[in-house]
Amino acid sequence: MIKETALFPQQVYQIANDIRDMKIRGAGRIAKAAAEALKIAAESYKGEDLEDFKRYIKEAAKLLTSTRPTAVSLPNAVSWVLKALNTNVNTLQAAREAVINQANSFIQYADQALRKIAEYGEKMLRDGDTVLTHCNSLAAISVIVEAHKKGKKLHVFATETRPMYQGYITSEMLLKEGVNVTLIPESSVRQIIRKVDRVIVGADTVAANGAVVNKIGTSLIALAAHERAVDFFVATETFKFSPYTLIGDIVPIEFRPPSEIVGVDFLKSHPNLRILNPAFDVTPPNYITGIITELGIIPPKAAAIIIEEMYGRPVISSEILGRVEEDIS
Ligand SMILES: O=C(COP(=O)(O)O)[C@H](O)[C@H](O)COP(=O)(O)O
Repeated sequence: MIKETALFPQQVYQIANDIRDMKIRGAGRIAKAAAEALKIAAESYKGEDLEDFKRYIKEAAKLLTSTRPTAVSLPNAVSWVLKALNTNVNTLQAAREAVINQANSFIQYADQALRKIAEYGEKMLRDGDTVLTHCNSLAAISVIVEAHKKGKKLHVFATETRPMYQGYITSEMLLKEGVNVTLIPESSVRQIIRKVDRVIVGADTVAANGAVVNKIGTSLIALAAHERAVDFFVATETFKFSPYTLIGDIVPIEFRPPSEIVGVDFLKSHPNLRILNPAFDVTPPNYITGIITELGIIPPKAAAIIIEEMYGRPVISSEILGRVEEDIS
């Protein structure tokens, strides 16, 4: 549990806890929730001092970015909103309005980006294609659903995505739209890939070298696709591109609790058993056919150009990010 103080309204702590506990999950949804939380914080500020307000919003930013380390959409969304404090705001009221407007503009941008990704991405899917997807990515799903709406007959293999089974959510979402879905364990991918025409997944972070960080298991799927020359697409908003990797940061991989893998009783009865539960992995750029963004479909090697154009240098310091390398020993 994140320690609650009287500083922020309860809703802000609730959002932070929900991100940490994966009740709000998926890089795009996490980013929008963080922007929403900053907006709520700004609206509820009770003080009367501009500098104090700025400190308060930065504290809220710190709280939110501390919840999950891997998806760069979270600090990018927070940076987007914090830009409000870098503009010429001279009064508390102006600063409050600027934060609220920036948060709204991020949420609006995120919604529009998903629509654009669907539009560009559906062109990569052909009538009759069998598509494989992993985890639960709104960006990847938006592409599949758009192609389906355009009348293309698709069959989708959705991986279960252990240990948290996000593949069930994906299956439900696709079935609701009338798409044919088969749920498979991800361990069967090398067996199934011979039936697959296209792989499409989402991203938590795209690094400057075009490598993509996504749900654990993605890189094994990419390897299997590469082996059989199956096209492997990543659908992602550009706010999942990491400006930090442009200046040499490596993407921190989140390790989640052992209890997501085995029951507490099993853990108790085998105290010497060590369990590792990495939540994400890295797919190298040479396994990726194209990255479908709201700006168009780019080769992975063009990631650095997008980052430079969109962000320049990072806006918030690694101190606010609170980024700490995970101990995997
Ligand atoms: O890896 C995950 C979710 O991991 P988790 O469930 O651990 O958050 C998704 O593939 C990306 O976040 C992209 O999702 P979207 O396209 O919806 O942003």
